[in-house]
Amino acid sequence: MKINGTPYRSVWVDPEDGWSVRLFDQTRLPWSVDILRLTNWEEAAHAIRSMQVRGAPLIGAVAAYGVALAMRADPASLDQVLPTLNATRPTAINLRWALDRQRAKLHNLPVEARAAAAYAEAAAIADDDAETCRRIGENGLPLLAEIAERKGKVNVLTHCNAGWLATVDWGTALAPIYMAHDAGHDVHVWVDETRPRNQGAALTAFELGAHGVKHTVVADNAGGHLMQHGEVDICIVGTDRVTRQGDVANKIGTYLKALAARDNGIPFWVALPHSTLDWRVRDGIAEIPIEERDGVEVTDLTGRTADGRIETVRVVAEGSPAANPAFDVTPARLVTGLITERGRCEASEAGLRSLYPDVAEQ
Ligand SMILES: CSC[C@H]1O[C@H](OP(=O)(O)O)[C@H](O)[C@@H]1O
Repeated sequence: MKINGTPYRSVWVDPEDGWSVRLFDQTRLPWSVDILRLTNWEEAAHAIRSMQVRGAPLIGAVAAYGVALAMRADPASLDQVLPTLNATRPTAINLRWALDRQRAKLHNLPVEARAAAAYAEAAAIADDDAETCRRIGENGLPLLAEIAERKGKVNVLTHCNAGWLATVDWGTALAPIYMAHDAGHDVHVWVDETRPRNQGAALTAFELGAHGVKHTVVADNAGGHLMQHGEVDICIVGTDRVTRQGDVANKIGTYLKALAARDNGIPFWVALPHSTLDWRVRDGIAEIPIEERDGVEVTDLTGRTADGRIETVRVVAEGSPAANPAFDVTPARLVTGLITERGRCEASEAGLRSLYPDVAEQ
């Protein structure tokens, strides 16, 4: 996608040296477009853990490049690096998926062949993700086009950031929105700010603004009211893990939006690539590990002052503790359907098997 007219992916190998890894520091967006240069796998692990890079497919791709950096430095370190990278964040299954691909590619290779193979596999993962997300856009587009053609415009509500900054390119939930906009449909997006990290207010709004898509940032708690008053035609969100029965782990607050959508008869769609499917898990609420992040992300808020300084302030009474579960699980019964690179299906094992017969048997 483009920033100031220049096309970018969200992660890439530096063309100057052919081995260091470049990516946007998403903790600095939207106030500053800072491009980081990773030179070792520990920096990749830190980038994921600190959420300099975030988004399920993107953290998988960055972890894959982290393995490549590790193999360049010490090709005998594979068994040490894989579990450490996998432990950087527990909920998004894409991390395990990408690291499993690197393990399968590398573990039987002679150590002298591992670096080149790891870079090639990381590039393949990145290319796969970009193309997969483009197809998700194509498969989600008809949902928006039908409403826009019937009503003259379409109002979409989305939660968190599932745009190109959460993937290698295009995004998942935002891909159909970009395609509908580019096709000339009158699209407007309600952007949940998405406390406490404000991925919506900071990242989704930044992306949509850069692409010229009409949008309005709203408090997380406004969504139900908008739905009650006919302001939302459809909800589309991303996900960090979908179970074999169609339960959906996503950013905290997603479940509440799904409840409000169901209560108001509004379609609630979830967009995902194959790398976000976890066939080993059936009951998402019981089995998906939910990341508990530091409470300081709730008590403190970072923003830009009137004179342009980036400052962090405390917004919670001194001495009050804060809890910070980073994800929740929306049961399949509240999901209208899944938008994937292979088409759309109901959020159920039968629906997923219809699109992924190969994955189901693994
Ligand atoms: C396209 S998946 C994006 C998914 O990941 C986000 O979580 P985080 O920002 O903490 O990495 C959020 O759950 C998004 O829906």
